[in-house]
Parts: sequence; structure tokens; C-alpha cells
Amino acid sequence: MKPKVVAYKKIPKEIEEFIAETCEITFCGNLNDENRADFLEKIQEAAGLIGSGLKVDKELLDQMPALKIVSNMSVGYDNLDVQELTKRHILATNTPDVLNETTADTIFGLLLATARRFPELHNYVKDGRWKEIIGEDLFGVDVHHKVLGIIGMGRIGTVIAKRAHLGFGMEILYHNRSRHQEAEHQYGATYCSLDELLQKSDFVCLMTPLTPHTEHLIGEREFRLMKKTAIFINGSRGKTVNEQDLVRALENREILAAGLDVFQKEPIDPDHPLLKLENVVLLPHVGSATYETRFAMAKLAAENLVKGLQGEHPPSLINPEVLGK
Ligand SMILES: NC(=O)C1=CN([C@@H]2O[C@H](COP(=O)(O)OP(=O)(O)OC[C@H]3O[C@@H](n4cnc5c(N)ncnc54)[C@H](OP(=O)(O)O)[C@@H]3O)[C@@H](O)[C@H]2O)C=CC1
Ligand SMILES: O=CC(=O)O
Repeated sequence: MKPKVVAYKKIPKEIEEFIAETCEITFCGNLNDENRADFLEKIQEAAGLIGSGLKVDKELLDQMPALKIVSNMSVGYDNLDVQELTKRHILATNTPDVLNETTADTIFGLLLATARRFPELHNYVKDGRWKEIIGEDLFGVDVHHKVLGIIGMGRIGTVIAKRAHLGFGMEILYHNRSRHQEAEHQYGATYCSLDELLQKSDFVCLMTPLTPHTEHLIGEREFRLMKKTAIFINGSRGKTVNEQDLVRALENREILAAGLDVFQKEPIDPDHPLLKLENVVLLPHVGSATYETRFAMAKLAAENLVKGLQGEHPPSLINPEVLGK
């Protein structure tokens, strides 16, 4: 009998067919208040889960006694209680690397759009308000040859540094808990403390995972340390930033502007104060959202799932302890 798999995200036909060769696959929407009963019924006998964003905690795991693997279709896995999964000998996998370049494009694009005020200018032209040569009230600030501070110089941070350094002649500062040799040697990145990075950077880009150590890593104190002309970019997770403090810093012009792809609550509430500010550029969590990259992520997630269910080592296993490695 084929193992039962529940997919709570749409996946390309070709990937679905690959999974269906060895598994019995069922689809359902991501868990929400309306579909809770149906969702819980569908996952009861699941040996595998595939999708993204689902909070997999003790309570949910108690509903899935047969579960062997959770294949997360994202690189970030703050939605998984990995400790609990490991305790129950359930494999957890993610999709690193295949999305590095696309996410770096998005985050660097967001940085450019925020500095040069593209959305505001786009609306200015579209609304028919362009009647004469524009004045300095619509000017942006330069990106090239400025200082970019990257907090979280990992797989994606490094590719952002590559674009910034080689393409835009930017000086790169970074902060991690450990040194990153490739970023230092290839992109001239300089390691510094968090406070030094905040004080010296023209652009502060946050790219860490969300962990207990990075939750609210950036708040009132950190915004006060930034330059008044700084632009803050968040491509990590919403909860790495204290959103109330961010709103205050933007309202009080403690920083110049912010470009955000992630929010504390997603989708963001329509009456959230961030939506009323002019000095922000907001994206609906689209770091990796291209056809090609989402396909590559689905493919890797499917490979992880199938390998795990066949008792083999999945290519991107988060908790190798489960296999005794
Ligand atoms: N907006 C979007 O659509 C996307 C968002 N993401 C987010 O980006 C995150 C990063 O992805 P990726 O680059 O692949 O991950 P990596 O693990 O490769 O990089 C993360 C970096 O953060 C650093 N870091 C971790 N904890 C801390 C800390 N407490 N203080 C300072 N630095 C820290 C790590 O260095 P060290 O261990 O030395 O501290 C590491 O270099 C994901 O976890 C996800 O949340 C990813 C893809 C798309
Ligand atoms: O946010 C996206 C991810 O892959 O993590």
C-alpha cells in the first residue's frame, strides 16, 4: 500500500505525478478557521505532509500518529516545532539554495524601489498627476556606492552582497554570530557588531531566520542607532522586527524609509498603521515567487518527501538526528 501524503499547497502537475508514483496524494487548503474540521480529518492518516507555512506543533502532531515526514516548501522553518518532531522521530525538511538568487533579486529590487520611490512615482504617472518636470519633492536617494549592512549573511545574504558589491559598488558590512569567509573574500564584506552595523549603514537589510534569538532583534533601540537617512529592508520574517517600533521610527522620521516583504501577521490587516505611511514599500511575501523558483522549490520538497518516505536520507534534512546521523 502506498503511504498517504497530504499536500496543503498547490503544486505543479509534473511534481504531483512524481509524488503519485510512490504515494497516495490528497490536497487540501492551508489550515484556517473555516476548513479546520476537514483539514484535521484529511491529515489523520498522513505519513507525509507537503506545503508551506503550516504551524506544526504538539497539538497538530497529536492528530497525526502515522506521520513520518514534514516537507516544508520554504527555506525558513520557524513554523515547525523541530524539537518536538525530532522527539517523535519525524523527519523535517526545507528547500534551501534553490531560491537564493530569486530572493536576492526581490530583496535588492525592494531596496532600489524604496530608495528611488518607484511605487509612489508609478502612481504619480498612472494617476495623471505628471504635468511638468518633477522637482526635488519626488527625488530619491542613491543606492550605488553607499554602505549596505546585512544582518544574517547566509545563503541569501551572500547573494544580496554579490549584487550590491559587484553591480552597485557598495561597501558591505555584515553581522552574524560567526564569520563568513566567502562574503569577506569575494565581496569585500566587513564583519562588525550589530550596533556598529546599524550606526554605519545607509541601508540595513535583515536576512536572518526567525528563532528565539532573532525575535524582535530590531526594535526601538536599534532604530535609534540607525542614521536618520537609513533605509531599513526586511526580507526575513515579520517577527524579527518589533513592528510597533518600526511604525514609530517611520512616523517620527528616525529613519528615512522601509521596504518590507514580511510582516508580523500575514496577510497584514487592512487597517494596519504601516499601510497609511508614505515612506514604506510593501510586498506580500514574494521573495521566491517566480514560476521557475517555485517550481524548483516544489521539486526539491517532493524529492525530500519521497526519499524520506522510502527510508532514505532526504537531500535537505533539518533534523538528521532522526536518522541517527
Ligand atoms: N522573504 C522571503 O520570501 C524569504 C525569506 N526567507 C527568510 O530568510 C531566512 C534566511 O535564509 P537563508 O539565507 O537560506 O538562511 P541561512 O541560514 O543560510 O542564513 C541565515 C544567516 O543568519 C545568521 N544568523 C542566525 N541567527 C543569528 C543571530 N541570532 N544573530 C545574527 N545572525 C544570525 C546566520 O549566521 P550565524 O549562524 O553565524 O549567526 C546565517 O548566516 C530564512 O530563514 C527565511 O526566514 C528566505 C527565503 C525567502
Ligand atoms: O519565506 C520564504 C522561505 O522560503 O522561507
